[in-house]
Amino acid sequence: MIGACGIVEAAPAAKGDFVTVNKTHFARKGQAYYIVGANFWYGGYLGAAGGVGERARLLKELDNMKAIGINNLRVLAVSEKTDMKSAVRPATTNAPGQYDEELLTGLDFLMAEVAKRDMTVVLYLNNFWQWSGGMTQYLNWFEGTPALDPNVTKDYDTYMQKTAGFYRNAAAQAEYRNVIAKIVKRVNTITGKPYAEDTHIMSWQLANEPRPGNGNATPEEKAVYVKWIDDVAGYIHSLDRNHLVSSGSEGLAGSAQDAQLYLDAHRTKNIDYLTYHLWPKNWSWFDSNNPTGSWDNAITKSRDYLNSHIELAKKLGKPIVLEEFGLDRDGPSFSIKSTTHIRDRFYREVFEIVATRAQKGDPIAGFNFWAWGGAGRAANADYWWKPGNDFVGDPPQEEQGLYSVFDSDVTSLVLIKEYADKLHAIKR
Ligand SMILES: O=C1NC[C@H](CO)[C@@H](O)[C@@H]1O
Repeated sequence: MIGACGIVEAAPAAKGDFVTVNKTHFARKGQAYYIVGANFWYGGYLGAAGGVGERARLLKELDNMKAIGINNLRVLAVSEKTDMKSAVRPATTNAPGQYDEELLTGLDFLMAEVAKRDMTVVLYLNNFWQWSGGMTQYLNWFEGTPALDPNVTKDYDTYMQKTAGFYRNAAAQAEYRNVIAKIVKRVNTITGKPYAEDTHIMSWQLANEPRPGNGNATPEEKAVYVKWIDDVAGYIHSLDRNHLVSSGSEGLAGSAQDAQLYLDAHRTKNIDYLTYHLWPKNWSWFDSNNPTGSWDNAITKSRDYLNSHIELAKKLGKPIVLEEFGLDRDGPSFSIKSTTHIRDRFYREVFEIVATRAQKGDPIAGFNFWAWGGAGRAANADYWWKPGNDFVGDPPQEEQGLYSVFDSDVTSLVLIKEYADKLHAIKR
C-alpha cells in the first residue's frame, strides 16, 4: 500500500486475519482454527540478540515444532527480577519502570519468526508462581513483604494466600498495568509492526495460572479475584481492539475447586475464551513411583476433568483450550535417556478426548502440551537450572527434564503429529 507520503506501508491487517471467536469456536482467515500447541515459555529469551539469546536454536526449535503440526505457542512475555532462588534470570522487568530492552527485543524476534511460519502465540503478562518473579515480586516491591520462594519454604498454602494479595494492592496493579501497556502498545523493533496489529498474536493472557488464593480462599478473596479478571481483561481490550484476552486459569484446580467461581470469573465479556490445565502428578492423582497402582485413579480423574470443563464452557458459550498438561518420564527419571511410555499413554488419552469432542463440535478448541524442551539439555547432575544453562520446557523451579518433550523423544513427537493432523482436518 502506498501511503500519503509515497512510502510503501504494510496494509492494515483484515479483522479476519486475527484469531476470533465464532460462537464456541475459533476462526482465522475464514476457517475454523484449532490449537495444536506447545508451551514454550522461554521463546522470547532465545530470541534475544545477546546474553541468554540463542537465535539459531530458536529457528531450529520453531522449524521442528512446525514440522509436527504445531501452530500455536504459549509464551512468557514478562518476568520480574527477584531474589527467589528458583526464578529465571535475567528478567524483562528489573524494577518498577526499569525494563530490559534487549530481552524485550527477544520477544520481537520471536514474533517475527513466528509470523514467517504462520504460527500464533498466546502471551502471558504475569505469573502466579515464583519461577519468573511474578505477582509475589510485585508485592515485594510495593508492600515490602519478603518474596518467599515456596521451593524453599515448602509452604505453598501460605505462598498462595499471600500472593493473592497482589490483586488488592493498588500500587502493584498500577505498575502491572504500566507493563501491560508497554507490551500491548509495543512496536516490534524487528518488523516495525505494532503488537496490537500483529495477527500472529492469538491472545493476551492475564497471567500464568492466576488463583484466588489457596484452596481455602474466602468469599471476599474470590470476589476480589473475579473483579480483577474483569477489570484487567477490560483494560487490555481498551488498549487493543483486535486481540482475544484469556485468564490463564487452570480450571477448578486453580479456582479452589469452586465451579461457580470459575464460571463467575470467566462470564465477563472481557474474557473471550476459557483455559484449563491438567496435572495428575502435581495434584497427587498419579504416583510416578507406583504407576501401575495409581494409573486407574489418575486417568479416571483426568477424563472427568477434561470432560467436565468442556461442559462448563458450554454453559458460558465460549471456546475452551486445554493449554497445559503433562506427566513425567518412566522411572520416574529426569534423564532424556529414559523412556516415555506412560507419558505417551497419558498424552494419547488426552488427545483422544480433545480430538473426539472437537470433531463432534463441542467447544474444546485445542491443546498446548507442557512443554517443548527441544534441543535443550539439563546441564547439572542434580537437574536443577543455573544461569547460563540451556532453557528447557521445565522452568527453573522444577528439575530440567521433569515434563519437557525433547527432540529425542521420538514417540512423543510422532504422537503429537498424529493428533495435530486430526485437529487440522476438522472443517466447520
Ligand atoms: O504453569 C505451570 N503449571 C504446571 C507446570 C508443571 O508443574 C509448572 O512448571 C508451571 O508453573
